[in-house]
Amino acid sequence: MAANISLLPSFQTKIHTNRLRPTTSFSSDSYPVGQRGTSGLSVITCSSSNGREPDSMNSEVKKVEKILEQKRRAELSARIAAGDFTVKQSGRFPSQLSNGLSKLGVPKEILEVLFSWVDGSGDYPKIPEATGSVKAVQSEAFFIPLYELFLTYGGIFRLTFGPKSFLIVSDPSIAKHILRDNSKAYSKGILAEILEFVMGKGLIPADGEIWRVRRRAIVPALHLKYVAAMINLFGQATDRLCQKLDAAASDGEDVEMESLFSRLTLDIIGKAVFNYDFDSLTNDAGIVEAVYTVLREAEDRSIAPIPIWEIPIWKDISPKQKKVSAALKLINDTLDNLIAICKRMVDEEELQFHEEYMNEKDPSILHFLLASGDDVSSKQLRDDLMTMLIAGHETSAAVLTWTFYLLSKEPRVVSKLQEEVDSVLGDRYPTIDDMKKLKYATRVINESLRLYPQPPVLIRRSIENDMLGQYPIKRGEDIFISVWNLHRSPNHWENADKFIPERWPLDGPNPNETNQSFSYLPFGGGPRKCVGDMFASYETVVALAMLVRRFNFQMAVGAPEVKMTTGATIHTTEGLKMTVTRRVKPPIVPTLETSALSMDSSAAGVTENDPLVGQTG
Ligand code: HEM
Repeated sequence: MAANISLLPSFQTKIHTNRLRPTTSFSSDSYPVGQRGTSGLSVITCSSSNGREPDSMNSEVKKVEKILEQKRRAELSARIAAGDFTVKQSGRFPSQLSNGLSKLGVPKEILEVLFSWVDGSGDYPKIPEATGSVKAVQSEAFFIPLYELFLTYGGIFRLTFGPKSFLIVSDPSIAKHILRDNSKAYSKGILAEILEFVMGKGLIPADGEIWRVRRRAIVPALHLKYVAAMINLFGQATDRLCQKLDAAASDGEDVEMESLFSRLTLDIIGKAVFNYDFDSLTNDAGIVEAVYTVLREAEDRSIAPIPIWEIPIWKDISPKQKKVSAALKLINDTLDNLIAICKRMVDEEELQFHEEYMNEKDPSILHFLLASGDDVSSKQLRDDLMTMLIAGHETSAAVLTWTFYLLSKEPRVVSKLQEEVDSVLGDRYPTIDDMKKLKYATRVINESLRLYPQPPVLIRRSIENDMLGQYPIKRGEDIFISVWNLHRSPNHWENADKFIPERWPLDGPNPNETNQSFSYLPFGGGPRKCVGDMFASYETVVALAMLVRRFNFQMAVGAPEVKMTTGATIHTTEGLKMTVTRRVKPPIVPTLETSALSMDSSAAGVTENDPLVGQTG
């Protein structure tokens, strides 16, 4: 493992959990400077100055930092433009020599062994290559310099740092080849190695037969009836967040939304996957802290130059590793306990299992798996649950964070969105039928996922020799498919950097990798496409709709500039600090249509006494 990751300081997935870091509990020295959130667990900041007065010393330091960053960026651009990263294409000498020896009668097998050390591309063109020092791209979110390199070197190039190299893919047809057409020739490579300690052989890192069996067991659990039931859960969880925001609006406190979204989606995924209420919007300790300890460890391991945790005695003497082990134990015990409770429920149930089976009391994925008679070891089941917990948590939180950031700059889009939400939902909880009607809200999420794909790169390793476009590659190549580059490529998008939900027609199909020919892959593609795509789309639409219905959001005065940092998903460096105000809706003139709307509400099980009714005004 060490060999694979030791040269990857800025080129690995880092699972970033800084916004939820309890400030009192963790040592600061394990986090890279400039990548830390400042909020800790105090997510609603409440300072005597309302958090609005920027500290003047701080702002001077930030100005200097900004100038230095611009300088670094300009230097990197100049070096790329000047061909500083370009490696001269090697000549065809090895292939000429091989041909010559072959003509002299040297057997093919011997030539293959002799020339296996040289680029096996023979007479094929050679993949463009960029080389340089890690330092040149280390200072910022790594997918940013990759974008500039893509503009210079094209849809596939090799990036070499010392003895380590990666293929960077930004070409839709090559992405399609790797993810879909020849997916069998690729594994999860580095990703599986980093995540092993937390996800084991769960669905994201697993490859081969284990993956095939587990995918076949898990996909059916996310059937339409289950997703429809989850919409209620999304509504209730978002309502808890609304109550928090309501209090902040009353008190005139600014809120750090990235942290709140992380908690919202943790609460949702816990209930959805194994019927466990983390209640992280009100509770920081115990299991919630353990989850974040483990996530942060995955992040730290991904950037560590030496895998010291592999030294056997280390985990017994390092306080940090002891803490990680304790957190993992707590999570595993909790999961084992939940599995046992669920098994008992299933045993007591009069079970009639069918395709859309769902237990009304416990509609979780775990319950479905056990009821289906899934023949699986407890360890594998735990790995799968843990995988879904992580996969479905950080991603959705990041989508909401960047959506609200984008909206803060586009009041026009917000007004259109609020108009739609008012007319479709009124004051009721969303239902599955509303998902088709909230078309503009869906387009806002589609466009947010284009600009901020979560994760920004997909990682693969070739396990066979293959052809990528016109280039042959050998087995063992580490590959980054840059979804960021695909989604912002000037070859495919007009005004690629602009947030324009209207680019997706309301009456058109929901954009996905197939109808966008792999230029747009918010949920990946091919056999390893996200299993939670529909779940996540509805979850983010429900949260977005319910939040903009009740509140207006603006960047807080004096809030730190929103900058990106690399994680498994894209995080902000210092949180998303916003001012929330209750929305004053225009008065509704009673018409026939309005009464139809309130009939709708009662049909959806919402009465006038329901906490949601009348709260938007
Ligand atoms: C907006 C939220 C989400 C986004 C953007 C997202 C994105 C993705 C992407 C891009 C992949 C493909 C990774 C690859 O090919 O390497 C993936 C895989 C996966 N996602 Fe999601 N995801 C989201 C939410 C969820 C949720 C809610 C769940 C669970 C309920 C989930 C479970 C998974 C699993 C298990 C895989 C691995 C599938 C496999 O390898 O067979 N995701 N996700």
